[in-house]
Amino acid sequence: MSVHLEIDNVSKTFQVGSHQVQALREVSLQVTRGECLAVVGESGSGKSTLANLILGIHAASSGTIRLDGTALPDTRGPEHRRRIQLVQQNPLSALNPRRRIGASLRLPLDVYDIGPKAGRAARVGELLQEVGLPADFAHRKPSALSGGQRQRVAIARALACGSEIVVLDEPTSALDVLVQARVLTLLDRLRRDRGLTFVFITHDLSVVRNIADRVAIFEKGRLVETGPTEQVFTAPASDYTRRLIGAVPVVSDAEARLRDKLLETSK
Ligand SMILES: Nc1ncnc2c1ncn2[C@@H]1O[C@H](COP(=O)(O)OP(=O)(O)OP(=O)(O)O)[C@@H](O)[C@H]1O
Repeated sequence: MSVHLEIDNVSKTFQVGSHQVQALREVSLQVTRGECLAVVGESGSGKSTLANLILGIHAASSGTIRLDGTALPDTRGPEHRRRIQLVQQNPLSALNPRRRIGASLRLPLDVYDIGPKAGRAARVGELLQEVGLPADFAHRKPSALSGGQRQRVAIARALACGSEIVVLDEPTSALDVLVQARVLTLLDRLRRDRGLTFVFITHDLSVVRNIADRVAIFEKGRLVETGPTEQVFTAPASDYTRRLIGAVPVVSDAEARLRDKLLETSK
């Protein structure tokens, strides 16, 4: 499989008052087309900074990010923005509360001029169905949806413009455990069906185990370890990873077992 996204010796420094914060230090990482790479690390380890650089929200201080072998510019044009999309933890930040769901889903079709104009209303209905929601949800406002339903809409919106890479920043951590399992199953199916590449930021190691092909472990802005998920879990190469695996039960053991079982049976 080809390298889809390449992070090549990337550093990011923020100037805060008179001192500098090194959020990322010489990070090199490759993501293969169609794979799910989990990005894991303690709070402040640089995960969101990496996401922001991939999305073009911030520019790297040094190093290069390549998409299909071509360096991405610091200021992204519409084509690059279309190809790399974000799904955030809180779907409300992606959806305008005053806008009906149909209008929110139509927006990327209009902005990126996707498909014939006359077919766009029908496409909105299809998008809703692709994420497991009834087409008539197009008439609702975000406040008339549950948290899980809103996150499905946010996923549909990220995929509406034919994106290839989806950066998922804790996409299920605000949802309860059963809804989490369903949304994760949906994400996994969409990735496989559409050949999407995922960069999946999470604190939740049971999520990582269930959906990631590979894991990248960050500590204080450095990439300390990367490898296939099972290998990193069963034979971690660094003490930091060993401590992280031992120390981050985000959900209770009983909940995690229940979700693992649900994900297993829904595959
Ligand atoms: N805009 C900014 N200005 C100044 N410092 C920043 C900025 N964004 C991030 N940082 C700093 O960079 C470091 C990495 O932050 P980042 O948000 O990437 O970590 P994280 O791993 O995503 O943390 P969390 O899991 O808590 O979201 C932290 O020390 C943070 O304070």
